[in-house]
Amino acid sequence: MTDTFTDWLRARSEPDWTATVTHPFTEALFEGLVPTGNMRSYLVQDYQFVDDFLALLGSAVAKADRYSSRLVLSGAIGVVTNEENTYFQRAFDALGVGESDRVHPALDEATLAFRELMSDTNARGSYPEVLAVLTVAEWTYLEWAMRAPAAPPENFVHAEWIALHRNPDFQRWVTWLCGELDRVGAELDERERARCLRIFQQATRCELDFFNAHWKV
Ligand SMILES: Cc1ncc(C[n+]2csc(CCO)c2C)c(N)n1
Repeated sequence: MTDTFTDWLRARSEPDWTATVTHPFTEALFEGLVPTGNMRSYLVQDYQFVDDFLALLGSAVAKADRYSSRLVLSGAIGVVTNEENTYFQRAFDALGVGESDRVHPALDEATLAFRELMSDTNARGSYPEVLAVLTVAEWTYLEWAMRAPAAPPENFVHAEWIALHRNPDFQRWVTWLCGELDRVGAELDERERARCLRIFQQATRCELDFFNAHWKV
């Protein structure tokens, strides 16, 4: 087998993987055509998702098997807490999102399911399992964003959400994550690999459900 571990995980997560990275929500985003209500509910829920994601990154820092990995993972925490946070605040201002929806919105089912997967993996998962969830979250986002046409939509809420996920720094981070999961994946026995696959598939399903939840046509 010449495939890497991550290629194998991704291939075994079809058809959900392709359905996620080609989702109609993303196609509409490219044209600036996501209706305001959908964009608002998506970003309000996603802000809560990012909170859980940050906790999972912290878990990866704690569980990593080497200092050089902890350094890269800590760098990613800095990106989420700085650049992403200012985007959300500016987008919430533009979309008229009130204080309570920024701080403690009612979570919808797809957000809760993702939260449960992340907190279970945080509490009980191994380093490779934590990486599997992080990798799905970041790799799917890189893949849909790379499909965007060169010309950005006019509205900054749409344009910056694409730009956050299709820039060289983000690409390098995703390449590192995949390489890291390949590295630690090579040490796993068959049972551990199967557990990683199950988590990778669950996370991919969560990504698809998350887009679906905000794309009711
Ligand atoms: C449902 C959902 N899945 C994945 C991401 C991607 N993502 C999560 S945190 C973060 C910043 C870390 O570099 C990025 C890009 C998202 N926003 N929402």
